[in-house]
Amino acid sequence: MVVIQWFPGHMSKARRQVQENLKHVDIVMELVDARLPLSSRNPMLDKIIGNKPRLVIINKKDLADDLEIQKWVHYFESQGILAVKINAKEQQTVKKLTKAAREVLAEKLERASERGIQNKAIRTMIIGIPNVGKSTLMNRLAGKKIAITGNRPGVTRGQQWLKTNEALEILDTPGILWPKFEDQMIGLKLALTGAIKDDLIPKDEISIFALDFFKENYPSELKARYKLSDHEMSLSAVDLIVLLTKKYGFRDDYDRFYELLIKDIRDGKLGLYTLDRVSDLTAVDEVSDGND
Ligand SMILES: Nc1nc2c(ncn2[C@@H]2O[C@H](COP(=O)(O)OP(=O)(O)OP(=O)(O)O)[C@@H](O)[C@H]2O)c(=O)[nH]1
Repeated sequence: MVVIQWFPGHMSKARRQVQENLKHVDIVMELVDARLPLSSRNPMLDKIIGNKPRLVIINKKDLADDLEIQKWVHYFESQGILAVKINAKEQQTVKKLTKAAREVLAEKLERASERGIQNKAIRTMIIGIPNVGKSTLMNRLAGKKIAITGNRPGVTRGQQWLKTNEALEILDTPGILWPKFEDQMIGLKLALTGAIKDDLIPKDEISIFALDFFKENYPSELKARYKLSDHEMSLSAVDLIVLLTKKYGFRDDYDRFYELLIKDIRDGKLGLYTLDRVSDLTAVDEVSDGND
């Protein structure tokens, strides 16, 4: 496994910007990937947002295993966090998120109306790791295409509010926090879904992980896609790679098979899947904090 760098300088800048913006919002929308509801979170977020109301949005549900996502919704619920699953490209997302944000803020909104304060629009900001769908969601919520720059280094400008057609306003600058992948398993999962750059983790390691994972969790999809016999299914991941590279006529060009396998999985050719499993939580548990 290669050593992956964690950029503390960028991270603390991102953190400062998120904290600054936090003052202006009623609720934070934390966007995670439905294939990685835990690994696509930044563990520092808890500390950054403190007790600010939060909604977890499990995005890309159309690519993930619904049964597993449901377990994650319950998991978040057990942590006192409301989580909703969405496909950021869908129209009904606007209604769904407005309703969920209202639910999280119900008590606060009730108190305001008791005091005769008119229900103002709920102000929110979207936070998530790169590629999790922040821009797609913001475009959907705003109902139009907008240029979103995020908190990348060097980008500073005044905030603007994007109005949805519902009672929700979104800060036009999403918070981008990097995933934390010092943990090998998290790195492999992020790499397999394409959440991190392709050259960060060797493709052979990603492929071995992927074959082992699908053999254990989605064997029939793997068997069907590569037309494997029962005997072939019992081979080790490395032996399967050798076999399939030959089967595809790639001779001993294993890289070609790695690319094919990874692309197949990203394109959903092995079906809908979720790499983080609630059942593994005792081992993973809450990813430890302490990075700054
Ligand atoms: N299938 C599917 N694809 C999605 C969904 N949401 C976003 N995407 C795709 O995911 C990719 C990344 O989406 P973006 O909206 O650019 O993600 P981002 O978080 O803004 O990414 P950065 O700008 O890198 O921070 C794009 O190819 C989107 O089309 C979804 O719900 N389902």
